[in-house]
Amino acid sequence: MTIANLQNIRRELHRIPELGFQEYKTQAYLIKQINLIANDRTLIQEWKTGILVKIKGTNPSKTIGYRCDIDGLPITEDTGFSFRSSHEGRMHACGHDFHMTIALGSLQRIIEEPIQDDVVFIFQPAEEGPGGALPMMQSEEFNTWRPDCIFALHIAPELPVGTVSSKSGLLFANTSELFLDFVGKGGHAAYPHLTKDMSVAAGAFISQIQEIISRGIDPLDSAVLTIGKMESGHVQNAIAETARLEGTIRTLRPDTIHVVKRRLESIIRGFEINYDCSIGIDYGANYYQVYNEKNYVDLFKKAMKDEGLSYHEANKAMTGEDFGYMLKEIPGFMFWLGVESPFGLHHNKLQPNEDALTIGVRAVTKMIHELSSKNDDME
Ligand SMILES: CC(=O)N[C@@H](CCC[C@H](N)C(=O)O)C(=O)O
Repeated sequence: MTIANLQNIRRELHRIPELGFQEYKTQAYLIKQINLIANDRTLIQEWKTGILVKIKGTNPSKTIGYRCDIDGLPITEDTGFSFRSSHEGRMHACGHDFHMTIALGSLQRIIEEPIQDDVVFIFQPAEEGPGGALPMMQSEEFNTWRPDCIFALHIAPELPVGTVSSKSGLLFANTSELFLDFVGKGGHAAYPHLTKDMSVAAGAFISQIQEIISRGIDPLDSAVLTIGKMESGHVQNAIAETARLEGTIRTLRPDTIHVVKRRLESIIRGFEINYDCSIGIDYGANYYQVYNEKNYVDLFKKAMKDEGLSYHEANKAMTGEDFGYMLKEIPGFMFWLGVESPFGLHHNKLQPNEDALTIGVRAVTKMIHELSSKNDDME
């Protein structure tokens, strides 16, 4: 795949972002591209809106897995790109268009120059939610070609093009989505005493729950509680009967997420009494931490140096990734790829530099070669 092709593919994918498990156009597009480069050593399986592609090795003793995510976000794009999203209210604001393009480019390289071991490329749906990794891993399709080791990348807007970054141990946090539905009693804005105002309750609730982090969590541990969306009421002169808060919980330790949830639930009980309302809670999708195996990160560091790329030691981050579920069972690692954007992940102006596409293909292909030439047992 030439550089121009990579750029075209990225732009075509950028135009059609779809939410988790609705990636129908994306899947069809990927299958079309995969069929263009497939040969008689290439096998393809579909799983829901995802795809698994296996390239048979010349003398395999193991299967190397490479995973990318394929879904977009419910964000309205504001980049002004000529190739901006054609799907209203949807955007590839987390770089999954880059992730897919780099996977396709690397897939082509491995098809053209087969290696000793089998390689499985995993195009996984629903990373942003509700989580595709866990159900995909439980599928027959995945287990037929279950990899012995696995890795993945994520774009990093704050890093320059030409750099990659990772660390051994914890890279990404444990996460849980959070959806809260407040139900009180509406009425005329001039008669608040006859109502149960859910705008007031939800506003107070947002302030109160911040104390869970500052007073409920060991300062040497770390947790985040973010409410990213708040909705209540219908009109300026009526009391809001309902309110909905949507957010996310992030913790460094797997157990701490349960501490946050228990404290949230006790605050909810108090609010139900104080505000004479009911509050429904739904934790949505929960992701396990991304924990990198040291041996794989060490090998990656060396491989990237040999490839002439600049390696930065990463800090752990409170981002989440359902790839953590794959790493929980299969040894491997995840790394950041520098794409130098003035706007960050999940921003409606995210502008990753397309020069990073070829860097990504080089990094992934080099690592696959490196894994194939290593001992079968890296533990
Ligand atoms: C890399 C990244 O940005 N991942 C997402 C994962 C979303 C998890 C889930 N929807 C949640 O919000 O808890 C992230 O927001 O970190």
